[in-house]
Formats: sequence, structure tokens, C-alpha cells
Amino acid sequence: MTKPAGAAPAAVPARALALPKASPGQRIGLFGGSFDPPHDGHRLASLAALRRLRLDAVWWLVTPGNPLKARAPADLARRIAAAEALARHPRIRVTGAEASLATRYTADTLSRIVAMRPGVRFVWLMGADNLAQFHRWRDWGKIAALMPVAVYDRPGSTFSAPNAPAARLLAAYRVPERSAAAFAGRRPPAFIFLHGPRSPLSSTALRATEKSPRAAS
Ligand SMILES: Nc1ncnc2c1ncn2[C@@H]1O[C@H](COP(=O)(O)OP(=O)(O)OP(=O)(O)O)[C@@H](O)[C@H]1O
Ligand SMILES: O=C(O)c1ccc[n+]([C@@H]2O[C@H](COP(=O)([O-])O)[C@@H](O)[C@H]2O)c1
Repeated sequence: MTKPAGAAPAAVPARALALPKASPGQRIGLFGGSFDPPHDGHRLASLAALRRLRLDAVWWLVTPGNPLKARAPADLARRIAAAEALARHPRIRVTGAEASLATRYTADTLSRIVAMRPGVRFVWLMGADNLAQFHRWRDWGKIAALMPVAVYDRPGSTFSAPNAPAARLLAAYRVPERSAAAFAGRRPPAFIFLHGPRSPLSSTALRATEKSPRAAS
């Protein structure tokens, strides 16, 4: 049932606010996103990263809000619940930990996560569209210095992403796809562009096709 406009945000369950556990040496992909709503494109990119980068798990970091997006996303509890329902994979973990860390910018979030889970080999994952604006993120160079960055191909960004300002600046650290299996163990900065099956899905398109109960009847 659709939530009435103006309803108070639902509470995020405590288990979803805690940072997941990981052991030193484990390889964890961090996939930050609005997930508003989550879709199979998120799942496709996550499963490809799990397999190609030989990750132990991918954590979906459902953000309280992308600092570059003016539009506020749907409430966090709903997005987390939807992401959990969609992920359905033993190695994909959905977390709202960024909200409890009370960080707004990814560089700050990742600094905290690295400090809280010493010895874990984290990789920052993002779709190719985000690489195009990565140079506009706060302290993006700090992110690249903190952990290897893996970019997954996405329709509309296949050819533009490698020419994005951040991609040019990271070009000297680009690792060929044939070395993907050892990528998570590399000392940052390291950057890889993964190609594979692409999904045309986007949250923007899904929001546009969402029907109100009145329109659906
Ligand atoms: N179809 C897709 N293929 C590859 N990566 C994707 C795809 N959809 C989203 N991503 C990546 O997933 C991460 C989270 O994206 P997000 O939750 O904003 O979804 P989105 O579909 O891009 O949403 P929106 O249309 O609202 O911007 C980003 O790194 C984004 O690049
Ligand atoms: O830190 C920043 O400056 C920054 C700017 C834009 C986006 N991000 C993060 O990038 C991730 C993807 O965002 P989105 O909205 O494209 O799903 C999400 O974790 C955001 O918080 C971070």
C-alpha cells in the first residue's frame, strides 16, 4: 500500500543500522547508492563484481541522501526493506550504516568504515555513470587513496566514462580487466573498468513508471 504523503518516516531496524562484520583479509565490495528504488541493474553489477573481483561479499550502502542530488529520496527504511527484498543473495548485504555513522560524504563514510574494520580489503564499486561525476565528489582523491575503485559498465556511459576527468586522472593506476581476480588485493590507488552484460534499468525510469493507486485502478 502506498504511504500517505507527509507520513512520518518509518524507523530503520537496528540490525540494518549496524555496520556488518567482516574479518581481516576478507574482500568486501562497497556499493553506495540511493536505491530509490533498487533494481536488477544493482544486482547485476554486484554479482559481476563478486565474481570477477573474487569478493567475499558486497555491501549495499543505502545512503540517507546523495549530496549532489537536490531531490530527497524516499524514506530510508523503505529503501532498505526494498533493497533487502531485491538482493536475495547470501553474499549481498544491505546496510543503512551510513545513517548511524552520520556522515554525509562518501570520503568520510569510507574513512570511518576502514577504521572500524581494520585489515579488511575494501573495494569501492560504482556504475560507469557515476565515474563521469566522480571528480565533483567531496575529497574524491581521498576515496581513491583509501581503496581500489571498480567501475561497472552501464548503457549510456560505456564510451564517455573512460574519458571522464576522474578516469583520466586515475589512468596511470588503471588495471587491465584480465587482472580483475587480484584487484581487491592491490594497494590503492587502483582503478578497474569492468565490462560485461549491461542492464538498461534505472531508478529514475522506475520512479517515472510508478503508478498511484488511483491511476492503477
Ligand atoms: N543499470 C545499472 N548498471 C550498472 N550500474 C548501475 C545501474 N544502475 C545503477 N547503477 C549503479 O548503482 C549505484 C547506485 O545507483 P542508484 O541507486 O542511484 O541507481 P540509479 O538507477 O542510478 O538511480 P537514479 O536513476 O535515481 O540516479 C551507482 O553507482 C550506479 O552507477
Ligand atoms: O561524497 C560525495 O561528494 C558524493 C557525491 C555524489 C554521490 N555520492 C555517493 O555515491 C553513491 C551513489 O549515489 P547515487 O545517488 O548515484 O546512488 C552514494 O553512496 C552517494 O552517497 C557521494
